[in-house]
Amino acid sequence: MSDAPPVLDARDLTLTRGERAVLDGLSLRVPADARTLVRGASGAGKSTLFEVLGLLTTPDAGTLRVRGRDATALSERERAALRRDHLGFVFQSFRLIDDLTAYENARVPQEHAGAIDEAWLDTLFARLGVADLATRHPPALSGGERQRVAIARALANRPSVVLADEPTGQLDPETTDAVLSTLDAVRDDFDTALLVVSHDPRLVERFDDRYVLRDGTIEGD
Ligand SMILES: Nc1ncnc2c1ncn2[C@@H]1O[C@H](COP(=O)(O)OP(=O)(O)OP(=O)(O)O)[C@@H](O)[C@H]1O
Repeated sequence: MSDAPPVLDARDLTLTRGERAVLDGLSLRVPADARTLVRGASGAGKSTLFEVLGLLTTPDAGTLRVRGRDATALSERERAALRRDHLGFVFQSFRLIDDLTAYENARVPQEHAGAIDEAWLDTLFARLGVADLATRHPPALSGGERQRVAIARALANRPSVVLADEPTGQLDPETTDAVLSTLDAVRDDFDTALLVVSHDPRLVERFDDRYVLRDGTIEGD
């Protein structure tokens, strides 16, 4: 265990969508060295939780600290800066830009931050096994290759935590294994915590900290 403050510390989050309390007093702590899995049935609110923890959606109530800083007390501009500096995202369907090469996709967060570091991108592409694919566009990549490019993009600004939404949802068992090994490397080699939300039961044994999302709250698995 490290002494650093948790990368994410959510307390009593609530969020209502339509008539339903999708988050209903949910609390979750993700330590700096964590590999955390949140499972839940379809419709349980996993994507909603991903968006809230990623500072992409504001909860109705509750507090969320990122590296000790209360994100709920910030302006939208300050929240965007906190997101850019500390959070990396792997979205459910990757959300790569087809008109850009793999490398250009991964460089986008650095451009937003105004801090290009091509040596770091080269390191990521080599470590993730996609260096040879850097000049290809996403439509010319397999699902697993796109996933790795998405992971490189998530790591581009050396975040404190990578958030991944259903990272294996569309992958066959072999590619799933390769992607999970890559995600293991995220934590072990890049000093970045990892939080995955997924319904995929194949993931369970790979994670140290496991939770189940049900009825708007979370409990240990
Ligand atoms: N804009 C919205 N208006 C009303 N209800 C919504 C809205 N967005 C989501 N919901 C509802 O909130 C609940 C949680 O949705 P969410 O997408 O977070 O679930 P999930 O666990 O990620 O599901 P899945 O595994 O099927 O992707 C669902 O019941 C969904 O119908």
